[in-house]
Amino acid sequence: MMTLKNYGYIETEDVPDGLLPGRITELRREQFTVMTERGEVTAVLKGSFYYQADMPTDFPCVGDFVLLRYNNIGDSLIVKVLPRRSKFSRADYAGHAAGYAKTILEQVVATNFDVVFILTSLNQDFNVNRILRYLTQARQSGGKPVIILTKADLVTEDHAMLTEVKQRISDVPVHVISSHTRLGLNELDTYLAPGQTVVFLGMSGVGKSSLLNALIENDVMKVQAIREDDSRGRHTTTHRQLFMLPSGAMVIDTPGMRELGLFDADEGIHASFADVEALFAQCRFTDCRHKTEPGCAVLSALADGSLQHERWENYISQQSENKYVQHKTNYLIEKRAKNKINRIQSKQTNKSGGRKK
Ligand SMILES: Nc1nc2c(ncn2[C@@H]2O[C@H](COP(=O)(O)OP(=O)(O)OP(=O)(O)O)[C@@H](O)[C@H]2O)c(=O)[nH]1
Ligand SMILES: [Zn+2]
Repeated sequence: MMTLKNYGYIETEDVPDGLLPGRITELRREQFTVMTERGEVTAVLKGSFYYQADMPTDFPCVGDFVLLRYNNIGDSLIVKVLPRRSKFSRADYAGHAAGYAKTILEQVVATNFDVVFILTSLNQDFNVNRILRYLTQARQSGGKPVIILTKADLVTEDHAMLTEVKQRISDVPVHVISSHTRLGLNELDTYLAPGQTVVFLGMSGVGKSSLLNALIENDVMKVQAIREDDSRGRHTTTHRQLFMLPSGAMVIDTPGMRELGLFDADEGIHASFADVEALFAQCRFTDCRHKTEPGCAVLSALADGSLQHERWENYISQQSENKYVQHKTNYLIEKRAKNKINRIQSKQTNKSGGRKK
């Protein structure tokens, strides 16, 4: 019999009578597919989600463990989302360009994964700063990051790039693979134990679908031929999904994962740039802006080369993007809180016969 433990379920609280735990494997519009011990069921959200949820983060997404009211003739009802052990969110600019959006919502796109594969292709656009940026997000998410350098069959010499990655990122495992020749795929087995969940981070065209295919060993997703002009693959996923691999591990591949922007990455930035932030304590002034101030530890580290300019700029740009997003989010949270107070007040007013006390 199928047990939900195979899907990574860890029972952390008693399941009330009449409810069934499950894991969301797919989300299309408002329809969920949920794996349960009674098999795969379709489900919708209990109505109260729509009026009680204050933030879109309260809504379940692919990877979530939920409690269902089971229905064997129609849609089951999702009544509760269980606590998440990891998550990826993207900043949802509500259809606007980042600079013009008035509000930014945090949208959760994948949850409860154990490992984050950060993919970069060896043949083009190789960029360690981008890997660092993804690393910040991965550390923030609660998953364990692993760096995967793809398309090894297309390069004759991968040593220089591998060395650069290992030099600049010493505390994260790095693997060189080819999904086409299957080079290095066996090395990934250690991350693919039964019940483990993996997510893929990486730019369009780096070979996420190809790796997933190679791991699934059959064509679950159609990998489209590479476009000649810009050597990028076309987006091949159309809806969110959690895949079970033959090994018993799972991969979450959602469209949201592909357009991930930094979201509230404070902790991840601290973890990635602890050495940089340690300098701040050594500046003469506590409010040092590290620009022109005398006695600035950052400026002197830049001058004597102990802090690389590139790393400092990387820190600044990750910080400013994160600050921008946070600012907009705080604005939104305050606004929602006010609306809620207004709602409560108007309810009270209605109860007391329409007149304010
Ligand atoms: N030579 C070679 N080509 C690869 C390898 N992996 C992927 N490709 C090619 O790279 C292109 C893009 O691969 P995809 O797997 O679609 O990339 P993706 O990251 O899923 O792309 P998006 O769906 O746009 O996010 C395709 O033409 C693949 O055939 C590899 O190991 N070797
Ligand atoms: Zn300073």
